[in-house]
Formats: sequence, C-alpha cells, structure tokens
Amino acid sequence: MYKVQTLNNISVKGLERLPREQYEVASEIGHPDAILVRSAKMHDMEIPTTVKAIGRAGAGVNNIPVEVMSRRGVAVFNAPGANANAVKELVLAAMLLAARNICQAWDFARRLEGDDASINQQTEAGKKNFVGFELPGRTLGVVGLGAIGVKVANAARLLGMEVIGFDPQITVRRAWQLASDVRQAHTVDEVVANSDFVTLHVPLNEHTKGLINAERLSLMPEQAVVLNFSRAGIVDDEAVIAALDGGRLHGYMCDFPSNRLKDHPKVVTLPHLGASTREAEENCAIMVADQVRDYLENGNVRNSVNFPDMNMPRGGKGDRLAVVNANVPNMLGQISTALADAGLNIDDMYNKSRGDLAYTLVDVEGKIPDAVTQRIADVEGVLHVRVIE
Ligand SMILES: NC(=O)c1ccc[n+]([C@@H]2O[C@H](COP(=O)([O-])OP(=O)(O)OC[C@H]3O[C@@H](n4cnc5c(N)ncnc54)[C@H](O)[C@@H]3O)[C@@H](O)[C@H]2O)c1
Ligand SMILES: O=C(O)CC[C@@H](O)C(=O)O
Repeated sequence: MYKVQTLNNISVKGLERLPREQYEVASEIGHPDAILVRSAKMHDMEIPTTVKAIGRAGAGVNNIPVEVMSRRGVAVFNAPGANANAVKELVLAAMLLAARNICQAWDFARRLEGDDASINQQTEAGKKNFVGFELPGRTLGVVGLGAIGVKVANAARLLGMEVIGFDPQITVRRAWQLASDVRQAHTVDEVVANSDFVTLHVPLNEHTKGLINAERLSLMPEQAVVLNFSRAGIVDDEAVIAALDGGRLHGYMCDFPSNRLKDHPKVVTLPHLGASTREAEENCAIMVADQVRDYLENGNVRNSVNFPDMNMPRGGKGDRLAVVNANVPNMLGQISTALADAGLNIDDMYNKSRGDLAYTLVDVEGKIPDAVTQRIADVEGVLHVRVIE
C-alpha cells in the first residue's frame, strides 16, 4: 500500500487516479511515500524521510525545496502547461479590466446613492473619469515564452495587438507554437521600452526576483500597464506604487495581494486566481497524480523538475532496482558489480543524468536480497535506492 499526503485541496479527479486498493491518500498521514501539493510552502516543513516523490499540481515549484530534495534523491514533479489556458484567460481579462478602468468604474457605480433619476445624473456626470482605450494597435510585451506566455502572446495577436516577446531559453516546441509575427526582443529592457502592456510569465528565482524594478519602469511608455500573474517578488511593489503615484503607469494588475497593494486605486489584486478553474485544477491533479504513480510503481520519470526523463517498460521476470546517485564516474560499475556478486542477471538497464544527479533503472532476473540493496545504498554518492517488485 502506498501512502500519499495532500497538503492542499487536490482535485478529486486527480486523486481518483490513485486506486484505493493500492493507495491511502490523506492530508494527515504517517510515513508518506509521496506528497501532492499546490501552493503550500514546504521550505520550512520537515519532509519525512519516507518521501520518494513530491508532485506539484501546478507549474511553479518555488514553494518546494527542490535542491534539498535533489540531495536526498527525492523526485519533484510538476504539471507543465496544465493550467496555462486558465492563466491566459485571466491575463486577457486583466488587460481589458485595465484598459477600460472596469474595476474602478464598477466601484464608482456600486457606491452611487439616491433615487434612480439621481443615480442616472451621477452616472452621466461621472463616466468621464473612466474613459479607457482599445487594444488593437497597442503593444503587449511578454517576458517568458513558456506554456502561458506563448498562449497570451498568440491570443493578443488575435485581438489585433502588436506583440513583442523575450525568452532567452525558449524551447523549440514553444517557438513552433508562437505566432510567427511576434517580434523577438533581446533583453527585458527592450520589451519594457516598447510595450503599452507588459505581462510576466517567468518562474520566481534568483534571476527573476525584482525583474520589474524602478529602472525598468522608468523605461516604459507613459501610461503603460504591468500585469503580474506569475509570482509576488518578480515585480518590486514599492517601485510600482511610485510609478503609479507619479503618473507614469496607468495600472498594475496582479494575482498577489499585499497590504501595500490591495487598496491602491490604480492596482487590481486578485487572490491568486490564475489557475483556479475547474478545468485547470483537474488537469493539474490528473497529470501530477499519473506521474507520481508511474514513479512509485515503475520508477519512470515524466515532467520532473530535478530528475531526467526516464521510461523503461515493465516486462522483466524479476525485481526492478531504482538508484538515484550523484553524477560521478563508476557508479554504474559499482551497481552492476553488487548485482553480479549476488548472482543476479541484468535483463535491462537504463541510466540518465541531469546536472549533478543521475538515475538508473535495472531490471534483474529474480528477487534482489536486502543485503544487495544495502550494499548499493552504502556506495558513496548514492542518494536513494529502492526495489520495485
Ligand atoms: N497565477 C497563477 O495561479 C499561476 C498559474 C500558473 C503559473 N504561474 C506562474 O507562472 C510561471 C510560468 O508558468 P508557465 O507554465 O508558463 O511555465 P513555463 O516553464 O512553461 O515557462 C516559463 C518560461 O520562462 C522562461 N524564463 C525563465 N527565466 C526567464 C527570464 N529571466 N527572462 C525571460 N524568460 C525566462 C523559461 O525559459 C520558460 O520558457 C510559473 O513559474 C508560476 O510561477 C502562476
Ligand atoms: O494551485 C494554484 O492554485 C496555483 C498554481 C500556480 O501558482 C502555479 O504555479 O501553477
């Protein structure tokens, strides 16, 4: 029986992928084999030593101590692209909200008092304060052309906007998906200097923290709009407030409220709603549950952020050994010697590395005795070993 701990609400559709005959799933559970999580912060959490895999039902993994987990030989998975459409739709909505001052105008209308004739009179007198602008011909700058950025860029083109994008590590797959008339920028500065709207679709890390700061805001055209549906921290909130108060920025639309932001008249903050659609929650949960299950039951790896992809079909007549180790010479030699010394014949073997970490699957004929597993676990550089029956 595998044990899976959930740290947030994970869609039932995903949890249904873990059959009850084989899986015990609960928010409170001892000795879990895997953890399923959304946005819960795991950096200060004591992660049990029994954990072999963490599945992030979403895209961003900045809430997970990935490097610490790599050193422990724990695989971390996410669900790339599974919530991209949901975020794209919210970004499009936010652009329209900003362009037409909809939130401010709605707030004005809700506060009207008096009889209907008076409300009508106040409406006609007040509406001049909410005059907006239209999207066709305006330029959208997209920083980060991954699953979400490409969808936003393509949708903006269909709305008649010019689009300029920047992503120094765009993948071939995303480049194929991107509308061919999206202009390529070579720096973030080039994006911000040429955009009426700038939208951010990058992970939060040491390179992207404070990506939009006072200097970059000063490069933007007058009355531009910044959209941040990626993470708090990518935009310097104080710098944005100064740019809004100084009249340089028209608006700041974001998914991350704070005391400084939430009541500002030119800021619209939403409560981290980017991925909050039924479809996205189901897609993410299903994808990550399938991946964690395949890892626990077969050792296969799909969409891990720290392990190499690995898919070795089951068909052997005995146990499967899964070894996570430091990517240093002679590990395979020591693994196969330990198996050979125990008289175990290797049916199939697959080894791949990713950065400092290497991962090996070995199918043997027969059962692997505990002493052999222990001998391999004791090899210097081995981070984690398990036998899958
Ligand atoms: N608001 C929400 O609910 C919500 C939902 C989903 C994702 N997100 C956030 O959005 C981020 C992006 O999601 P995604 O699914 O598009 O991820 P993704 O991995 O598909 O795309 C991220 C892209 O950013 C690029 N990138 C990285 N650093 C960059 C930099 N310094 N400059 C320019 N490009 C850079 C990468 O090359 C990659 O193409 C996630 O990491 C997460 O933080 C938020
Ligand atoms: O799970 C959520 O609701 C948010 C997910 C989102 O921030 C992500 O990075 O995918």
